[in-house]
Amino acid sequence: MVAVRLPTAHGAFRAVGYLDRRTGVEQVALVRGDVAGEKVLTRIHSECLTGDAFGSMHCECGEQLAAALRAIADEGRGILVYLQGHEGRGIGLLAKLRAMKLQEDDGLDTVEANIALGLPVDAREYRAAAGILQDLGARSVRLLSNNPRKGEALERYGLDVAERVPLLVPPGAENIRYLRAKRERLDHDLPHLDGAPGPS
Ligand SMILES: Nc1nc2c(ncn2[C@@H]2O[C@H](COP(=O)(O)OP(=O)(O)OP(=O)(O)O)[C@@H](O)[C@H]2O)c(=O)[nH]1
Repeated sequence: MVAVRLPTAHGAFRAVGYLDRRTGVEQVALVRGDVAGEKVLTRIHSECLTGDAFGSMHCECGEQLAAALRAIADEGRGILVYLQGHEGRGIGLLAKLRAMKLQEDDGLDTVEANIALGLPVDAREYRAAAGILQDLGARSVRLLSNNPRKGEALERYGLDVAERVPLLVPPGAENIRYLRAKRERLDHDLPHLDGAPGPS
């Protein structure tokens, strides 16, 4: 474990790095304030190179990352765990690009594209995230997520999810199909899509 002050566009965080000896994957958490305790505002963010680093509008990952850091900064206390190995909901970067191509060229949705590639729709697991939160002393979390299954997955590793806090990004022409597929096929709680314009 290594911890260092990290100044960001959202103010300074403590970056805490870990090596997951089970998987060999390096992980990092950004921490603001005293997080030992209850109901810590927490984002478990799945790696998305295209959205987080390149600002891709296919998905809303990059905007969620910024919004989560803003929310934690505003609260003055919280944790963002950035999960490497989660790229493409766990299928990896190249497979995700293939899946995006099937959506772009053939009109498949994000679920159909993974299935067409013979890959799981969602292969992510959250053991590392739960371990990091426990190491940081968070006894229960308010989870920034629209995905009900994420909280359930964390609870399976013994973490108390006190509440799920919506992390809604306004839909746009480029991400509306992805967002609708998440709502309709993956049960994400996205009430703000009601009446949103754009292709169905
Ligand atoms: N397979 C696949 N993965 C994608 C696609 N677009 C984004 N992703 C990945 O999806 C992951 C994020 O998962 P989402 O289903 O968007 O959201 P979530 O993390 O389950 O839910 P939230 O907590 O509400 O953000 C990231 O790892 C992205 O790399 C896509 O078209 N296909």
